[in-house]
Amino acid sequence: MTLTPDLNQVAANAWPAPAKLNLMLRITGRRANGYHELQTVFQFIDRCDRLWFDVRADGQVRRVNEVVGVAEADDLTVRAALALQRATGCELGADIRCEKNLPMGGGLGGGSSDAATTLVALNQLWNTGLSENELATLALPLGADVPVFVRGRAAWAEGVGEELMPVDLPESWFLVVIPDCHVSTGAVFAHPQLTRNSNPIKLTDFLRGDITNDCLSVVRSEYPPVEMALHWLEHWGGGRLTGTGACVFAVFDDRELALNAHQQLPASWQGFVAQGLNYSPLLAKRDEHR
Ligand SMILES: C[C@](O)(CO)[C@H](O)COP(=O)(O)OP(=O)(O)OC[C@H]1O[C@@H](n2ccc(N)nc2=O)[C@H](O)[C@@H]1O
Ligand SMILES: Nc1ncnc2c1ncn2[C@@H]1O[C@H](COP(=O)(O)OP(=O)(O)OP(=O)(O)O)[C@@H](O)[C@H]1O
Repeated sequence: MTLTPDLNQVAANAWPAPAKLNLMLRITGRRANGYHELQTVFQFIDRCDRLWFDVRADGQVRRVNEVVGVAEADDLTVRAALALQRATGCELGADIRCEKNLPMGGGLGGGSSDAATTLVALNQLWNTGLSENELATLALPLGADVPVFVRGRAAWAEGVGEELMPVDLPESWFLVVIPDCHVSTGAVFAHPQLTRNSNPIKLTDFLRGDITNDCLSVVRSEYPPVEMALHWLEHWGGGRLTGTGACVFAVFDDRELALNAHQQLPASWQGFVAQGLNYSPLLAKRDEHR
């Protein structure tokens, strides 16, 4: 499709907020504050929300479009912008527009990614000059997944997801299936039957094929649409859960195979094909502004 010049301009001004997949997830303990110690592997995919920022001189931070189910004051983009203002004393504000392409409560980290893109974009547009480490520190209280999106590198993660070691993984193709339900991350972590005492593994164990997700058994028993999607993905080598779900995915060596599987998805189901990325597209956008 050829874009008109105006639409090209809109696209060029957009800041990407990619989704992530958790390629495995082990829960190895629980902290005194109730948060769980994890081991996980994050990889980005080329499916993104898009955000636009207009700097305001009056210091106000506003979300200028409707996001169904998310009040403006609760929106992670607004909360991220306010956190950056507070941390830096910046007197500028912003109008934020967010095009949501990623399902909410899907385990794809859309809200977290929107928050990270806001931190990185406004740090450039407001000239607040925070380092990547400072932005990652600001990111964690917004959500356990926000730091990896700020750093923009596929990673082996420990702690609650903030101890990140960059990794280079095959940039495979994925069919992501979006079951017709929302999974609450808090509810899964609070579930009495959740496995919380897995023994820690090493990156090499994951690379040799240990791809367990400890949330899987709770989520598949509590959410029948997730169980149905996993059952269907058995035709395609088996499905995995990302984060606490609800999305599940299968891995393919090339795009054609993934597209072929997508075509056979039952008509009433939703899903998409995407490629794994070791570098978030947010990094390239940030570097255009340096
Ligand atoms: C499951 C993952 O998506 C894996 O990447 C993340 O660990 C969850 O990250 P997130 O969606 O940013 O989650 P947060 O908004 O920080 O946490 C939501 C709720 O899940 C629980 N929670 C979350 C992360 C964690 N390591 N332990 C927890 O127990 C807490 O009750 C928390 O109140
Ligand atoms: N900009 C935003 N986009 C999406 N959700 C937002 C946003 N701001 C706040 N939220 C809230 O965050 C919740 C989680 O959204 P998100 O899309 O990150 O879930 P998720 O994909 O399950 O994430 P994770 O894998 O990190 O648990 C939503 O249900 C919503 O209430």
